[in-house]
Amino acid sequence: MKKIIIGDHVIKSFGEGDEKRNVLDGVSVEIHEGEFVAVMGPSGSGKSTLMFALSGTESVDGGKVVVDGRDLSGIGENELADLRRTKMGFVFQQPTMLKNLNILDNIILPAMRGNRKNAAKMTEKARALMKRVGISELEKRDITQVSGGQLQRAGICRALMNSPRIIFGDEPTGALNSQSAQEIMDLLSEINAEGTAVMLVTHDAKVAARTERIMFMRDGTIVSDLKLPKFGGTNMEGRVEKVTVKMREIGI
Ligand SMILES: Nc1ncnc2c1ncn2[C@@H]1O[C@H](COP(=O)(O)OP(=O)(O)OP(=O)(O)O)[C@@H](O)[C@H]1O
Repeated sequence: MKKIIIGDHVIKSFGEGDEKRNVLDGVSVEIHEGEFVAVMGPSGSGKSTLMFALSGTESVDGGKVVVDGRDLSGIGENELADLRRTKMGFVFQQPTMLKNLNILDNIILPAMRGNRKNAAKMTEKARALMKRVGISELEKRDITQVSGGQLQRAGICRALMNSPRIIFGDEPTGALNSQSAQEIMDLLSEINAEGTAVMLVTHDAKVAARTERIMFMRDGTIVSDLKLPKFGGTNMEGRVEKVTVKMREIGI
């Protein structure tokens, strides 16, 4: 299957002089089209930094990152912004949305990038996505007038506006109660089943167990790559057990 993201001996360091250390210490990883991946590891092991490096959010200090066949080293700022906008969607623990805009506009605006010409098309797309995730009735609401789960659904709509090839999620269920977290995972699984690759950073074994591949990080490297069959709605307990056994092995 085609590789949507390649990280080849990626190095990322922070700090200067004696304080300098590699937060990513030569990480090599390939994410394939339509894959559903989780990244786990102790706090500070480099999970978010890996996601930022693979998505071109952060530049790297060594090795290379290739997105959809395009090597990010030497790519111009505008091209990188276009690549990120058209190929990738981002979902965070707390969706960062603007307080002075309603939910619908918060979903539409980043995808428009100031181009008012396609506003009608974008509005139509946003409404279709909102309907799909069950928040149609919230379009005029302010972001302070919805629940955490509803806001995260809006965040997912926003991430899907340009039909990305991959969704990156940094703890997308981290701020939700278990029922809402479950619903968000159902939604991400559906999106993945339609062919969009999904890569999630998570501390939650139940979240990771919904995916088909769990990469475990420690000290800036991937120390284990656990494969699971695609989740078909059964044997959740067995899957969680496999993940927790590995977590114990790694010392998480
Ligand atoms: N911009 C930065 N400047 C300096 N150090 C940083 C920066 N970003 C991350 N780090 C450091 O890099 C290390 C890895 O951070 P990262 O956020 O990738 O870890 P993580 O595994 O996602 O952790 P957590 O599970 O706590 O979110 C940490 O020690 C962090 O302090």
